[in-house]
Amino acid sequence: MSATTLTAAAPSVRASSQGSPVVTVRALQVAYDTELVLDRVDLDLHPGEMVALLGASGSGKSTLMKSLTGFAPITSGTADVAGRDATSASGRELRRLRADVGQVFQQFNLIPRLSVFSNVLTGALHRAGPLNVIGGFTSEHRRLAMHYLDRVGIAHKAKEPARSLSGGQQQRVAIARALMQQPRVILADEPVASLDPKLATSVLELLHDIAKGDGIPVLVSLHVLPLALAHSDRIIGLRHGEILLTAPTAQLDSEKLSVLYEFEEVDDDDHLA
Ligand SMILES: Nc1ncnc2c1ncn2[C@@H]1O[C@H](COP(=O)(O)OP(=O)(O)OP(=O)(O)O)[C@@H](O)[C@H]1O
Repeated sequence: MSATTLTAAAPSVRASSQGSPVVTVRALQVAYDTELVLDRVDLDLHPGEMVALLGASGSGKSTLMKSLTGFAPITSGTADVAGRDATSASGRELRRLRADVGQVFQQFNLIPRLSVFSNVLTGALHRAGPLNVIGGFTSEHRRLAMHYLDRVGIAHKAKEPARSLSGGQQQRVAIARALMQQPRVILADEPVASLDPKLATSVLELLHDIAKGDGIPVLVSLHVLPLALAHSDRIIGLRHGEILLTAPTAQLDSEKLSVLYEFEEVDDDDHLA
């Protein structure tokens, strides 16, 4: 693999962020059997910033996110997530690391028959030990669930079954569930790929507001360049498993980003819609 860093910004350069990084990745390498999927990846995520992760299909975006929660076969390098070592954590340490990471997915992953409120409550299970689960949710859990439903603007739907909500509303519930973990960082893997442009915009605005307002760094993988340009502080571009560019979003445009998709079978226009 070969990669050229097109943009001057080093991985540690911050945009609108403050404080020490919550996530620090250095020289990360991931391989499935003999296939090298990520190589020499450096990444910092600071409190307050929303970072868009771009790259053609198969460039390694999901794998990078998985490597931060111990779900990818890391072969070398370091990955510190909120003070825990994602390359070696196991058992209780790994559970704590995963509790520190709120995750949002394309398909929302809600339990359809459960109420919106109950779905959000399940976010507390990441931090609850087995005894707490048996004992049920506390009044503080319930207060927090309503607080986060309010935070994502959907408290009025608390009693509805999750299946009755629109896609955009379901993604808001999934974000509230992630907040229920009281995460140190949020990883959102193509969170708007199933939503129409208007809903996609509102969900990305919410994630950006959480990054800025709550100080929780958000790493979001996206396929649509204008959405990334409109809703991030910094962009990291992967190509064939390596970081090809990293820069404050204000320094980038669709033309500069198109290099990420050159020589791919997918039509560049797919990313401009
Ligand atoms: N469990 C796995 N076993 C073997 N190879 C895998 C596995 N998961 C991912 N890969 C390979 O790793 C590479 C990167 O995949 P990854 O899903 O991280 O890419 P991506 O950029 O997220 O793609 P997309 O945009 O299509 O979701 C691909 O070549 C893929 O086939």
